[in-house]
Amino acid sequence: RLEKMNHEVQTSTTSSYLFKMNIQTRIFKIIVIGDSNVGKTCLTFRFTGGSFPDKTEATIGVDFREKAVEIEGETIKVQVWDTAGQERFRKSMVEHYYRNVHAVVFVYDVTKMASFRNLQTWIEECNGHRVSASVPRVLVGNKCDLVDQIQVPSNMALKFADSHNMLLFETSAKDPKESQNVDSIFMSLACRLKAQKSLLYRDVEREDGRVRLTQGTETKTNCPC
Ligand SMILES: Nc1nc2c(ncn2[C@@H]2O[C@H](COP(=O)(O)OP(=O)(O)OP(=O)(O)O)[C@@H](O)[C@H]2O)c(=O)[nH]1
Ligand SMILES: [Mg+2]
Repeated sequence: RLEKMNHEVQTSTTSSYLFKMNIQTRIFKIIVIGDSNVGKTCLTFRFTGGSFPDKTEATIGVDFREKAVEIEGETIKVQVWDTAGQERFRKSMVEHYYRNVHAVVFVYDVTKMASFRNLQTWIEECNGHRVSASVPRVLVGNKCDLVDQIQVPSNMALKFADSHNMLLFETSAKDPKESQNVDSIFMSLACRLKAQKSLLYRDVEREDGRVRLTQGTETKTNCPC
């Protein structure tokens, strides 16, 4: 796609084309990882579709969902990779999950201690796939609406999150009152990524009458999140 755009720009002499290139949409790839049944599909659906799905089935391989968000006047495409928790449905896909990932969301179910204990394994898998330490990671405890079934105390989750340098979000994909909290999981990551560096070609320079694309590394600090 970039090659095609490059060609278009090279054959164009109008300044409007340059303007278009400068505002091309950047894409942030965020993967959602965790045990089967913790609510990864419901969380990603809540963020991208704005509602709780009536019915879900175990994810096979990966489902992609996208949402365009605006941060400081820039439209950014958040591409959410909703991965399968069941080993048999993820085996052949694992390499693809971690390739060029920009951020990782680890999910556990607050009503199921085993899903919290298994986080260590998910983190090890992530580290084993050469995901850089600079890739932001967050921890999400889901199903907080089931208040009388909670097994994972907040202070335990917070301690774990702190020890792995992650932010903790306790939320519910089901409870509509929590929808803003679900949005903030992905928005806070998008803000951090935008502030970190340009993740896609963004600067256009003219050189000898031709247009050259360069990868920017500019840092911004005035993020609203
Ligand atoms: N009460 C409650 N139930 C939820 C919540 N989120 C998901 N569920 C339910 O939990 C079950 C599993 O949800 P999914 O989103 O399919 O789980 P998953 O993590 O994607 O599972 P895999 O695709 O197998 O990895 C479904 O029956 C959902 O309705 C929540 O916040 N609260
Ligand atoms: Mg799923």
